Amino acid sequence: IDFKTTMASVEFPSIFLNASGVNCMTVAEMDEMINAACTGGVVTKSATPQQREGNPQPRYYQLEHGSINSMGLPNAGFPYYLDYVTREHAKPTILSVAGLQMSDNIELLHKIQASEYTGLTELNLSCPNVIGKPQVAYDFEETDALLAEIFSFYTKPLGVKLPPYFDLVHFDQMAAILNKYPLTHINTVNSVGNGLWIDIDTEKVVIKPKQGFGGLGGAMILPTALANVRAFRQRLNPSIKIIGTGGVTSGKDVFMHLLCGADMVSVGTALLHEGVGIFQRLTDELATIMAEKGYTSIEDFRGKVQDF
Ligand SMILES: O=C(O)c1[nH]c(=O)[nH]c(=O)c1Cl
Repeated sequence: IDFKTTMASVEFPSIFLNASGVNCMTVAEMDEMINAACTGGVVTKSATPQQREGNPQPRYYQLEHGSINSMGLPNAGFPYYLDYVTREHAKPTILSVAGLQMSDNIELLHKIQASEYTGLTELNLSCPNVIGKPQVAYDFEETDALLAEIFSFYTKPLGVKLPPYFDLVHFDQMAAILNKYPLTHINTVNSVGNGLWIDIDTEKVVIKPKQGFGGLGGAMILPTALANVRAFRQRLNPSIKIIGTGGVTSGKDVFMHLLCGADMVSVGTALLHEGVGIFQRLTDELATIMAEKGYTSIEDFRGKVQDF
């Protein structure tokens, strides 16, 4: 069974992608993603205008059922990633961008609009906002104003990366904003913000930045990821596709994301842990589940999760 899919008239040979941030910092890592079996392409690390070292280490820690990180947007800088995605590749690319302030986002999108790049771009709305205000995606007015300005000039395929929401009214409010704009997709969820873990031997937090506060990923966030995929699928215009991200470690998890309505599925924590071989495993496990259930295509069950 081939799991190819089309988003914004770009054909992806598989539904599987890396979660931005994992296996996508360097040309070597991005090439490895593209050359790996059963991948649909590669999503770049979120690019900022200039190269960044990121936060002091340790800034990532593997937990029993997931991960915690406060990387601090380490990346090679926007020109590096724009150059990479503008070159020919065997599979599609998604260029992820993250400004450190509103004007950065506008500036980066003007540069992409003016560039040769015709592929997909993904605006990371979990980027920090002005000090004292929540991240952009948790500031609804800011998000609306930002998208309004972007779509006053941007005509290329654009999606947004969203943090998780935890209140049904927030799903309503955010979906109402997103439905106003010609987005190709949303990618949900980013890490579950500001978790904390402690090493009881040392009685210290496990990551150095932000007094140990960091974004959570991996198996423990799967229920949150599934809820966000389903909630937005129920509320968004069908023209806005969904990349389901969060908590995927097996074919069963992929199957659940697809039942909730995901069009593509990306893998972060488990990819970091297992390497790019995970995509063949997820493909085989999903194919086995489908065969057991008599499904011959993802369309037989995508978005068809049933209420109890
Ligand atoms: O600290 C990071 O680099 C980071 N870490 C995340 O878990 N999500 C993000 O969007 C980013 Cl930008």
